[in-house]
Amino acid sequence: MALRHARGAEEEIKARAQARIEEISALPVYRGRSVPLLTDLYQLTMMYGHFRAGKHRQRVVFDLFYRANPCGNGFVIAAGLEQVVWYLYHLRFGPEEIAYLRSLRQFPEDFLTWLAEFRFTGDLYAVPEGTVVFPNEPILRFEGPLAEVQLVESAVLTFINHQSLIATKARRIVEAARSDPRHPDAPVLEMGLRRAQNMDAAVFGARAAYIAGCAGTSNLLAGQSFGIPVVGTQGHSWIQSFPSEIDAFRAYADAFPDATTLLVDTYDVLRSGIPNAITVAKELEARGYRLRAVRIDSGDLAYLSKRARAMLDAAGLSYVGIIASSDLDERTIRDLILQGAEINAWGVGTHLITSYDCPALGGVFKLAAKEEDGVLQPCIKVSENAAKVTNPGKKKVLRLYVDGQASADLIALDDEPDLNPAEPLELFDPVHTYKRKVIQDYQVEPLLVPVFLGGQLVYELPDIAAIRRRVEESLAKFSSEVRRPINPHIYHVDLSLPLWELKQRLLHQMRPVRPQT
Ligand SMILES: Nc1ncnc2c1ncn2[C@@H]1O[C@H](COP(=O)(O)OP(=O)(O)OP(=O)(O)O)[C@@H](O)[C@H]1O
Ligand SMILES: O=P(O)(O)OC[C@H]1O[C@H](OP(=O)(O)OP(=O)(O)O)[C@H](O)[C@@H]1O
Ligand SMILES: O=C(O)c1cccnc1
Repeated sequence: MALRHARGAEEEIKARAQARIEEISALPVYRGRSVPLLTDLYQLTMMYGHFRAGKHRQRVVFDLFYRANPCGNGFVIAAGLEQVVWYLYHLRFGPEEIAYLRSLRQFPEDFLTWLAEFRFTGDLYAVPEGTVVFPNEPILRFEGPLAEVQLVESAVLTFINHQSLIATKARRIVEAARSDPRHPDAPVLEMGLRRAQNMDAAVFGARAAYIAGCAGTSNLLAGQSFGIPVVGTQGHSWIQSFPSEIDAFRAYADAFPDATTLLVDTYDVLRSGIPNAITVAKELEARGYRLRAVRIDSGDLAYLSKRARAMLDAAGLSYVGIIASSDLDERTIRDLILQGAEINAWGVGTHLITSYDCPALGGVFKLAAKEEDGVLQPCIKVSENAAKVTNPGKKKVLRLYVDGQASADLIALDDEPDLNPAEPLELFDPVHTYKRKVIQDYQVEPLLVPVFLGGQLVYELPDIAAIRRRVEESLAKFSSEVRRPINPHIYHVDLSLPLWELKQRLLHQMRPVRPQT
């Protein structure tokens, strides 16, 4: 009876997960279809090599992780899993893709016939989107037939690397905006579409930015696709297209009397833009409306915003907000706040959507175990650079909390017994092993959750509001030292003793000490 109940619950989870991914696949940005050729040629040649050698079904485990935090940050916000799920769920080689591969004259027919039947049949465990993650810990863990897992490397990396990078950069900007004690709720508005490296970077970048805490986007396709609030003011061309600035302001206020923000820097912010905005605000008041804000897009934003604030206040318009834009990033925003700038909202484009000063997250996809004689055997990748030696074996990631605060993450072998938080646990730095600490009465959060099991989707993708909440909740559990934007405290990501010992053993096996010749 209990078994039947459990089966029923499992089927229900699968049905809900599938209904959700079908809904997501209908979005214009996902284009509802499979993209099997979004991969590097070498994945296909390796796949064929495995197929030819009869190794394509060999069971393997791959980890996706990154080695260094971007932008000098102390953490990364994991993002992009929804895109990974969409990709794996639809992964098929259709007639057009097979015909293209045939045209390359590198792949024989028996392989192409096999490809036509290809499906992802493996397991995927992943850290949910919006979770704070750290170097070296698996964010995604794949287990399945070698040929399948090898194929997905490139596409999965592009989704996770891009969205996690933009979410992290956007979070730095959001934290900067929230550092203003006078305007702690000042929203960041993402306006980067025109500066993004093309369409997917713009749309999925807007998604990542919203996940990280931006309040809205100017990008309508992102708004429609993901339910992100859309925001907007007007461009300089609008102002220039009228005989005078005040004509332009009046025309906009007529069109949108209850949602007007006026761009005040086309000619002269203090001599023309703000006085004209005050005139139009008074005209709106006479009609029972309120001017929402002015936007300053050039010049000394500290000086201009303070003067503009004073002029608006003197005119009895303290409710009118000031939006700043103009090549802003987290550093400029913090500096403007220090200068006492009077800014209620920040419009940020180029630096956010391109992650201008740290343009790539170096997530990698590494083999951690392979089946031999029916048993998964751990593998290691050795490197001259100690930081690049991989962690072997099928692993789990545990976040350990003491008094509700994240104290350390522990990477352990998946089959290690559960920790007993009532007993003291000694943690040690995997490189400087003399650095140790003991924790007790801690709470354990396993970070990897099942997403696909045997090729079946078992994870109901959360909506974007839930992912945004997860960012806030996840970050709130870290100390301000880990969260600070410059020289943050290095959060401990430790290895369990069995994993550490396994790593040392494999290292010595792969690099035995030989007498010098
Ligand atoms: N008070 C300030 N302190 C520090 N940085 C500022 C301040 N005011 C503006 N900035 C930043 O300085 C840079 C100014 O850029 P730039 O020299 O292109 O001038 P601009 O005023 O935007 O001119 P343009 O008319 O070409 O748009 C922008 O990145 C802006 O965010
Ligand atoms: O400065 P960013 O952070 O990249 O933010 C986006 C920029 O895009 C617009 O400028 P643009 O000159 O392209 O158009 P506009 O004439 O409408 O201002 C806008 O005015 C912002 O300055
Ligand atoms: O609505 C805006 O103000 C906007 C939109 C895109 C780029 N810059 C500004």
